[in-house]
Amino acid sequence: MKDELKRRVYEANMLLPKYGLITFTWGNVSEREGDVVAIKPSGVEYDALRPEDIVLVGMDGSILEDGLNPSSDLETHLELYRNFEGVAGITHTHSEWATSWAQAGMDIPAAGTTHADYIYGDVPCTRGLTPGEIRGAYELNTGKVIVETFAGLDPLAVPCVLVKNHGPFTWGASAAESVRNAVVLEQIAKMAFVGRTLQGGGPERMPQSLLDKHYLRKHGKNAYYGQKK
Ligand SMILES: O=C(CO)[C@@H](O)[C@H](O)COP(=O)(O)O
Repeated sequence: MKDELKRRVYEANMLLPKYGLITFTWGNVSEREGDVVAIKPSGVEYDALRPEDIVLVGMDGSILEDGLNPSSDLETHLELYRNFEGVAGITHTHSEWATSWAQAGMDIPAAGTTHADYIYGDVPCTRGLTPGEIRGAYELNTGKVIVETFAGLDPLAVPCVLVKNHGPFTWGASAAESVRNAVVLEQIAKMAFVGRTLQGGGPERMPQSLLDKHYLRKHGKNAYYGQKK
């Protein structure tokens, strides 16, 4: 079980450089299986990463095996696993376009069908962390601010967030799906920026009917439209 989980998480992490989502050791991917979370080790270059380097931790953050240290973002991943039912994979990157919107503290408007095929509504940006939250358990507080941002939103319908002054986190039913959502987020972040430039301030949001049609067609009639269950 653990070797298969480690291999899945290793392969998902290796998709980040493949899709150009990271530079150096930035970013990390994890996957939850029951009460065990497998996550990228901290500070390891992707071209040096091996499946056996993936770190196994409990949901309380305890390290389950001797080896490397888990990603410094572990507590953010764990807080999302604790609060977002149905999420079993999480990706964090510093991908250029999504991180630029996060640094600007701006939501990415749902402006086109590419967005609507994967994300039901705007991509929210969190508030900035307070000085106390920054001085304290920064990574845990980052997770708490993300959960706070999703009050009234269904994280299964909006599988991504921008953390202000930091960068994107995406999630899904597996590590691989969370990476796919990170690729989508980076693409729509770029297209939304270009659209805003072309429109001189836009992009305008797409019609709700078109957002419904595209999201519903891809996710089925039982899709929850951005509202908590
Ligand atoms: O967001 C950050 C640092 O700002 C981290 O995600 C690093 O980019 C990667 O840290 P490790 O996973 O290697 O600890």
